[in-house]
Amino acid sequence: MDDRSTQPVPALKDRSLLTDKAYVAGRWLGAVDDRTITVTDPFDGSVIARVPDLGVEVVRQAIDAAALAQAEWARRSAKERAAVLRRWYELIVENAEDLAQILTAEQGKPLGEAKGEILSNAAYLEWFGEEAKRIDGDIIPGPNRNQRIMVLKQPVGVCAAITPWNFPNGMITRKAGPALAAGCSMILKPAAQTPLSAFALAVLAERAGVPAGVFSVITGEARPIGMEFCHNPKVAKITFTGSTGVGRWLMKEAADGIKRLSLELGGNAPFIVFDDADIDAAVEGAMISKFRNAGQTCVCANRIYVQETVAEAFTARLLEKVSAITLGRGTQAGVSQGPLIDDRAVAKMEEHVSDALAKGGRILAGGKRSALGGTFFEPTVMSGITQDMKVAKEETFAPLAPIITFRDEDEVIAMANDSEFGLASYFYARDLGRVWRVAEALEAGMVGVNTGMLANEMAPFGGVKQSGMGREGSSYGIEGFLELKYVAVAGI
Ligand SMILES: NC(=O)C1=CN([C@@H]2O[C@H](COP(=O)(O)OP(=O)(O)OC[C@H]3O[C@@H](n4cnc5c(N)ncnc54)[C@H](O)[C@@H]3O)[C@@H](O)[C@H]2O)C=CC1
Ligand SMILES: O=C(O)[C@H](O)CS(=O)(=O)O
Repeated sequence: MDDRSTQPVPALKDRSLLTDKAYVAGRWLGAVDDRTITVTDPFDGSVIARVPDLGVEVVRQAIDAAALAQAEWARRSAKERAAVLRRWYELIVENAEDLAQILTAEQGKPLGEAKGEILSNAAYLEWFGEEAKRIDGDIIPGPNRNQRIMVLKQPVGVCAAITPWNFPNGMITRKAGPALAAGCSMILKPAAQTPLSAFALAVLAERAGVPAGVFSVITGEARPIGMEFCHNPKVAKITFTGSTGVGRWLMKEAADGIKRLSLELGGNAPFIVFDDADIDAAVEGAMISKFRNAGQTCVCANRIYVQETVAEAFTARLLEKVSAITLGRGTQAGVSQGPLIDDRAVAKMEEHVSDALAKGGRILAGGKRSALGGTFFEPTVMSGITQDMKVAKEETFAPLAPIITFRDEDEVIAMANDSEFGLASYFYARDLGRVWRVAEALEAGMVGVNTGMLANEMAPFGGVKQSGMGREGSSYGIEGFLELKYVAVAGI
């Protein structure tokens, strides 16, 4: 059952969370000269808000305020910073229902997924608040009896964050957590498609006691803001989640000032099912990894490799699960797939399907736009996929499950690693030797063994090759917001 019933902008318990104002240095800013950016509901293209299209002058004001506020914020004790982050976390959890309604209204994902994103990523605030108290240095024996070596860890300073539309809430707390825990301040530019979630988080940050200037949210044209982030000498670090193309542009522009960079970029995850896998578990993992957020995640299974001897059984069970996916508005009960974010996303999906068909691929399920219209696309499974097809070379970022069969380990490792990307990878197997061999051989920052879900606040999330640099989550995740200072103490 696919549902196209219409619904007004959600009724919230706390209407003050839904604001169309940017948050700059503790002040709520409306549009200037009526310059705005329109926010639409991807379900039907209806306008849900107009947010300020702020110019570079305001960005500079936010950066100046962030620099001033950061000095005082860093002087606070780790326990004080931890308490504020903990409170922000608690407020997000208390308001998760409303935050999910706002998120689904602007991004389209089912409410359950929205709430899951919010809660699982709020945990980064809790986790890094605790990590603030563990930012230890070192005392190292000196080169002679009269000297000692000290190593201090200090915050890098003002951080600029740029986040994508596919996780409009989670990608923000995942960055703000370690940054503020380390004693940094942050100016955030959210995606133009999904700013309301960012504003709502700022409302709660203010309530939690995050000082004015420590966390600002600005909306406006991406490139000029990006240029200001990259060239303003007060910005010490840029943390970005989004496409590899934009990540590459940021690296080039930030090179002039030798900015610190954390980049979570595109992926092309292989998902491998070996003949000794638990097939039911592999199907469950493929459903999560492929179809979460309508396939619009950087860690989605982009290529599904199945060993020849189990291909028929795996494919049959996958098709059963895919047939149960229900498309519709994310706020409707029972809906498990929302619309794609925009027409560009639909066009890329159609391009990958048609290219695969032209090169010998076969459609087993879906394969066309949904009867719901708009940017809805049927969840699609294809077989007969080969490495030369676009779907194997490029990130689809849509609900397309391409099945490629293989004979043995060596063949599938070579195919899996044949990509410039290296973010997530997955495989299902139960032989201990195979688990070690394949986990070590895959060229990826993350390997899911018998699981299709990787992200949590305790794990180092990130990629290799052209999928980025740095890690988010785990105790590794705070290092990118700290600088080491070596202090040589002599005359002892
Ligand atoms: N690694 C990851 O976690 C993610 C990767 N992606 C990748 O991004 C692509 C689609 O997502 P999009 O949001 O369209 O990616 P995108 O890279 O175009 O946009 C991401 C963010 O960067 C901003 N941006 C774009 N150009 C900019 C510039 N010149 N200066 C400053 N900011 C700029 C956008 O406004 C948005 O806030 C997909 O190919 C996907 O692979 C998207 C989301 C997450
Ligand atoms: O940006 C993304 O796609 C997310 O990082 C995916 S996850 O971390 O929520 O799995």
